[in-house]
Amino acid sequence: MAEPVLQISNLVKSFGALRATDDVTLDLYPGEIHALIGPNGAGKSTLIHQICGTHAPNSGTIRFMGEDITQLGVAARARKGLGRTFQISSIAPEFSALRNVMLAVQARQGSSFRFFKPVRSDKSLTEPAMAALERVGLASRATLPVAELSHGERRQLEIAIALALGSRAFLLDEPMAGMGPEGSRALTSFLADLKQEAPILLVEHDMDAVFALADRISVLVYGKIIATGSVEDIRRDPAVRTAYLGDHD
Ligand SMILES: Nc1ncnc2c1ncn2[C@@H]1O[C@H](COP(=O)(O)OP(=O)(O)OP(=O)(O)O)[C@@H](O)[C@H]1O
Repeated sequence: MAEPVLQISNLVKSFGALRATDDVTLDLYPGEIHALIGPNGAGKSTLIHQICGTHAPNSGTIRFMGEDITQLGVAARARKGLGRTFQISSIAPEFSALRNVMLAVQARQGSSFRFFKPVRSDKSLTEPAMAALERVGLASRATLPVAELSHGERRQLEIAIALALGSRAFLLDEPMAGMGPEGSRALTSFLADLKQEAPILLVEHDMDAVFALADRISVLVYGKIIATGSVEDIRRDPAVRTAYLGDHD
């Protein structure tokens, strides 16, 4: 079996007396979508924060492509290709979609030696940026200011940015939130395709999307993983049905 791209072992994060992450062990293999589900307050966001480096765990390790990254900061992890998307704040709404992706390409290349070149005319930036926009189906919208893009298109743009940054794994935090049925359907089919590019750890409340997309599901309740398995395993698991799934089936 291939090595996991992301390997989380015995992670603990406490806020005062509350163990928001309680000895979590979880991995992500090449080519898969691993969905993380659980009730409100279960600790999903806290876990994602620790993986991308915005929260430091109290104990446990996070390995990415074989390397222990537990002590690395957010930027160092991003440079290694651990891509958190759907942080709308990382997009500059006054810039065009293309310009936003070009900035990501530039960040990946390291910008210091480009100071004298106008960004817009630099083919080494425009070509990979357009390729990423094409990959997510946004090429025809490239020159529009981001403020004019729809909600769904902004999410596509974020994935284009993550691709341009060279992400080797995606952390997607509720990508379906606020999307209409058509947008969710389009994003579902896109993510099914994207996982071949880089595996996806998906936090999502939309159970239709999770059941349609996930290769494996882990269920988090009160900071603990109570089950990990295929869609069918999870649907059938009595503890999961009691703790969480009861009304989703
Ligand atoms: N910075 C913090 N300080 C103190 N407690 C926190 C902090 N962040 C989260 N918590 C607590 O940790 C627990 C887990 O919260 P978290 O946001 O990770 O859950 P979640 O599964 O992402 O919830 P949701 O599905 O509602 O987004 C909750 O009880 C929450 O109140």
